[in-house]
Amino acid sequence: MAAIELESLHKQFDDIVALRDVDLTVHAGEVFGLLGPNGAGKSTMIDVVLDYVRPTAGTATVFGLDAQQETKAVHRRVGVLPDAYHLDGHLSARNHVEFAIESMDTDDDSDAVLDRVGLGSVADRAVGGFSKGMEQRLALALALVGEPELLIFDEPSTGLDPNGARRMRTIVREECDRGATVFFSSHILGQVQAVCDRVGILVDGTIVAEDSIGGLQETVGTSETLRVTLDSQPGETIESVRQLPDVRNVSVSDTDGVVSVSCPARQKVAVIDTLRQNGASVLDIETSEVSLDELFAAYTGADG
Ligand SMILES: Nc1ncnc2c1ncn2[C@@H]1O[C@H](COP(=O)(O)OP(=O)(O)OP(=O)(O)O)[C@@H](O)[C@H]1O
Repeated sequence: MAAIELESLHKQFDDIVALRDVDLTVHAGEVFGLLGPNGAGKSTMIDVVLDYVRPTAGTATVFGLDAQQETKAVHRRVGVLPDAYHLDGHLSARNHVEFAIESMDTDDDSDAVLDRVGLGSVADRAVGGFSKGMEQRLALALALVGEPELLIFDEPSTGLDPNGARRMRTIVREECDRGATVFFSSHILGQVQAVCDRVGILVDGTIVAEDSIGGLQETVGTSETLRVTLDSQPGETIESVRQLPDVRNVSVSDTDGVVSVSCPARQKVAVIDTLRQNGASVLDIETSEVSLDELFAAYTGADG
């Protein structure tokens, strides 16, 4: 059974369409990353799944439970790290975790939960003095209480330093290893690339791609980034390279004349031949796999 199933999900706020007939399946046991630019509809999608927002049309189910009709049962099975949350500034981190343990009626150890998110040493401090990253770690801890079957994280890396982001990735993988499904939204492509089994790309309320990272790369066809070092600046030939079919993200370094191009392997020779047209010699060629950054740019129409 799917962990999350969205069918023809549509959400309109007055004249703004936040979700357009979205169909999406998140399989039980996978780590699914939802990527999209600001305003794409990511938070709205999560809010509908949790019934914080009612859809205009369509359905959302969680483990077969209707998100709108069986909300309490859904919430019992889900741990949420929301986009915005309220912490009580007078209470300590431990108080928050203990309250979550109590209200979920579980026997988690608050010290272990706080250690896991890196807040063990500040467990008894009032959270009113916490930094944004410390608050985010505490919100993550609260989502983890009770070993939920499904974890939904809205932009989980917000405010985290590199160590916090690494810890987050580790926790996501550990949760998946114990059998949980993890669904999270992010702008941080590296974060998604590092931990996700599958990715959905949401643009302007529409899922434009839903696949593994490898599958997306194949679909886009930009399987490689080519870096060509010339003995002189490319001049007008760069425009000719830009005109080649399936070639994207063409850029030239001002300092060393290195030309970067994303293109399918079959276009490599055409790119190099074009760069040689004005008599430039090629000193070096490097290739690397397309990054999710480039993939994202290709899907969202951004100019790389
Ligand atoms: N309560 C609301 N009332 C009116 N419009 C809203 C409301 N909530 C969201 N929207 C609009 O719906 C669209 C999608 O917003 P949403 O917050 O879901 O995007 P997002 O992908 O989460 O963006 P971000 O990455 O910036 O958080 C935006 O145009 C937003 O302005």
